[in-house]
Amino acid sequence: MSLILCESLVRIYQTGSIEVQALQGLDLSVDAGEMIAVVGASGSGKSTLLSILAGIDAPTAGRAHVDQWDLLAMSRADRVRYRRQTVGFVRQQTASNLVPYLSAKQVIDLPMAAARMPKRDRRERAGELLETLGIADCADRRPSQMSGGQQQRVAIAVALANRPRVLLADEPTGELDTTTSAEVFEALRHVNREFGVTVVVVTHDPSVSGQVERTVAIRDGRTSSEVLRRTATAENGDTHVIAEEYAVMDRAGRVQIPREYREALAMTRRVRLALETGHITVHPAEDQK
Ligand SMILES: Nc1ncnc2c1ncn2[C@@H]1O[C@H](COP(=O)(O)OP(=O)(O)OP(=O)(O)O)[C@@H](O)[C@H]1O
Repeated sequence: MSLILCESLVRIYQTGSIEVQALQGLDLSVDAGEMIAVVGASGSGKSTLLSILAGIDAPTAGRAHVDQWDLLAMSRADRVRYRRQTVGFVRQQTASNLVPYLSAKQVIDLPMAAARMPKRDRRERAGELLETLGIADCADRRPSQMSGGQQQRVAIAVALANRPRVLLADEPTGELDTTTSAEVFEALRHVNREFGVTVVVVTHDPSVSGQVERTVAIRDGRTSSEVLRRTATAENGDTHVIAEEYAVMDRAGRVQIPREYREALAMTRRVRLALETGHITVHPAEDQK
């Protein structure tokens, strides 16, 4: 069952007389407990998608459901509840996730206090999160006394404090060096396994996207392809990862043929489809050959 479901999602930004279509009919389905990476060129709509899923921004049209919530039909009060209970958000800028004068323990406490959780439960939850994320020694330190990787792990703890079903991270390793970035990414994988929280992480980093079972690529505000990875074991016992790329089909059955394929066969306006046993073929129209 999908925990996150977006269908033909559209977001248009209007600045003066200029209209920018940041999302142009995006389709995405994520199951509960999954961890996916979202990749795409700058300006392709990744941050817009994440802001919508985080309940910070509202879509213009289409469908977007997360858990029991319809993101296009939420009241202001629903939105507050949704952001407090259903999703946690980690931003790229380490500093913007934390508060300079609060210790890790204090900042993790904030969302729980806002949700009126009893003090004892809050203390217990903070301890559990600090432990799970390997930052128990940072409990009483302020951001300036922690490394970038430690700060981002505290940010993950803050995002998870109220036990959200979904954890969203927008380039969480963007400001970090390779080693630290691997450490933060491992923390995300760990909480995904440990707490069963569904994780959606936007990244530019191919070494990050290569480590999740599913990578969704966005091009021009639309889901263009998905790469699924699985581990296969050869007869001699060696294991290796197989990555397969899939095109994404929407509810109406529309599939985009990658430009390289179209150009290779000089396909322009019309193609001939044929249903064969077990597959479909796409041929250039006779008059285009
Ligand atoms: N508040 C806004 N007002 C107007 N246009 C916007 C706004 N936010 C985003 N856009 C535009 O929408 C498009 C998608 O932007 P978005 O930030 O979602 O892309 P992105 O894939 O996250 O890019 P990056 O990797 O550079 O962060 C871009 O053309 C951007 O300029």
